[in-house]
Amino acid sequence: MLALEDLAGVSVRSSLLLSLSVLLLLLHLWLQAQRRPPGPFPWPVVGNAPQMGAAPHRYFSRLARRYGDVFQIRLGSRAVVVLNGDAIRRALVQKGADFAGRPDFTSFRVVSDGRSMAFGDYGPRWKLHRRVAHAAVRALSAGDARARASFERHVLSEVTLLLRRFLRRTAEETFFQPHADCLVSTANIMSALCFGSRYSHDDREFRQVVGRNADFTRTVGAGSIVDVMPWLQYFPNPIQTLYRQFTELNREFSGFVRGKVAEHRRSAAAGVTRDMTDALIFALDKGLGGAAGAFLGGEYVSPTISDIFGASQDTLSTALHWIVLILVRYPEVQTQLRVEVDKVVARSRLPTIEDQARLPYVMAFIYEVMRFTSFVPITIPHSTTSDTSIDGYHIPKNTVVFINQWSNNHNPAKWDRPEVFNPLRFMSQDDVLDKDLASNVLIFSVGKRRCIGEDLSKIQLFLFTSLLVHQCTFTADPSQPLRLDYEYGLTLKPNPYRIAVTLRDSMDLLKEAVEPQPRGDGAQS
Ligand code: HEM
Repeated sequence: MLALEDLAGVSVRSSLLLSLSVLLLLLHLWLQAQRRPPGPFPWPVVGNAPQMGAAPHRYFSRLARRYGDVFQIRLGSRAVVVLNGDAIRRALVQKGADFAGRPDFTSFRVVSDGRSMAFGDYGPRWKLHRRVAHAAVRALSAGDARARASFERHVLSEVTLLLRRFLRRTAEETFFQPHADCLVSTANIMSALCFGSRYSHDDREFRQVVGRNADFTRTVGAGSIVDVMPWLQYFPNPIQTLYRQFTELNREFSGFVRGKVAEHRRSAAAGVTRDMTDALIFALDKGLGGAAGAFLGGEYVSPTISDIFGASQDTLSTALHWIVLILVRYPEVQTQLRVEVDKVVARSRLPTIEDQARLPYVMAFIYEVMRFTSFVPITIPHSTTSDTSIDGYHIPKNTVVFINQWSNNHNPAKWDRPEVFNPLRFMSQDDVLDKDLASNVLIFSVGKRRCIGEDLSKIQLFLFTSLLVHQCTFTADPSQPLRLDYEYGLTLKPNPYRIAVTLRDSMDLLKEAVEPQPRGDGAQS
């Protein structure tokens, strides 16, 4: 039997043990909450910026192999969490709202004087803004059969002009660089959808406005130095010059768009929606309310159309530029595309949107171009909207988050020999497009910030590819080795290359389909 004092001793020991266990549990929970993602040693002042080099997405993928899919670096004064591989979907889909913010970067506030939806922070007004922008894009492109038919006509007109230009340049120069023509061509399609007008390829103002988009994406891409070392703006240095150019090109672009919106307000007729600008004027000029007191008025028309026009140009022209490069770099793939298109589309007609389901290899080619090049390697930077966690790591509110799409598209655990260009990886044995595998390609992002132009882009790239291989043949300049290297920014742009273009039959089908009548300089309705 236990003596009284023994009993007292046991109970003191038990309470001590219990208190200790509670303390340890609390300590464990606290440590868990403080558990930050691992990462490389940051240098004073600059952090890890110098290590990123010319291809940050590749540097991040190397770090992911060492530290795992979630790691942290320091860029100047900011801690940046980088998400790779499958952690991207776990964060952006499963904890969508927590990771849907945008950082308070200086450059982001410059875009549309802080009224941009694409660069604006998450919240009730952003949700309303995104809904309005998405509705306008859908209504004027892929929303219903009428919108699709009108969109298809715009693409057809531009492919015709582009091909004419390619043929003329081949006749004059034998081999030429297609970059500027791809840019004007894709910008013209979006200009037709946004403003109801197209431009001659020689129009200087238009070439200047769309040409400077590349400078824009250089500054807002992940790893832009001015945003993480804001003090660089205050004394003369190359970053300050870049930042001044950035503000200047934003002013120029906003001026161009505001001019278009003003013209539309003057000529708008009630009940007639000519283009996306009209759709936005009708939706916003009378004021639009949303949840939690959110409100958008007419002053948001120009920023919204700027988001749509701006986000589409650089991405779609870069996609087309890569497609042409890959057609000449892999001539056997170009032949295979032609074989499939010829089997389905007779020489007496042109490919249409309806042919898409019967041209799985064309779609497999487009998915492989997107996967292989991953030409938007890292999305627009995100930030956390509240204290949150991912894979057991604590991430405080307002942390900058980079989404490395490239790491997903080049993950050897997911893709067989990811560094090899092979559209057949998306084809099942019975020659059908493997849609499940295609949905693993990450280029339009996922979750709340997923691109609103995805459907439009896929249709446009399908039409460009099938029309071009149906109508002409691309060859590379044999005097210059074809490389697949690029310049880094929000989009990866192929370095210059030269091609020749020859017609397979005649331009008759295209001419009959559109009969475009380009004027000299200036907009054409
Ligand atoms: C191949 C073409 C395109 C690609 C690869 C692409 C890719 C992307 C990516 C990666 C983002 C950032 C998502 C994020 O931050 O997580 C984005 C955002 C956006 N894209 Fe696209 N895009 C393309 C074409 C377009 C087009 C044609 C439009 C307009 C019709 C468009 C409009 C936008 C807008 C407005 C945003 C901002 C969305 C937001 O912040 O909520 N994009 N896009």
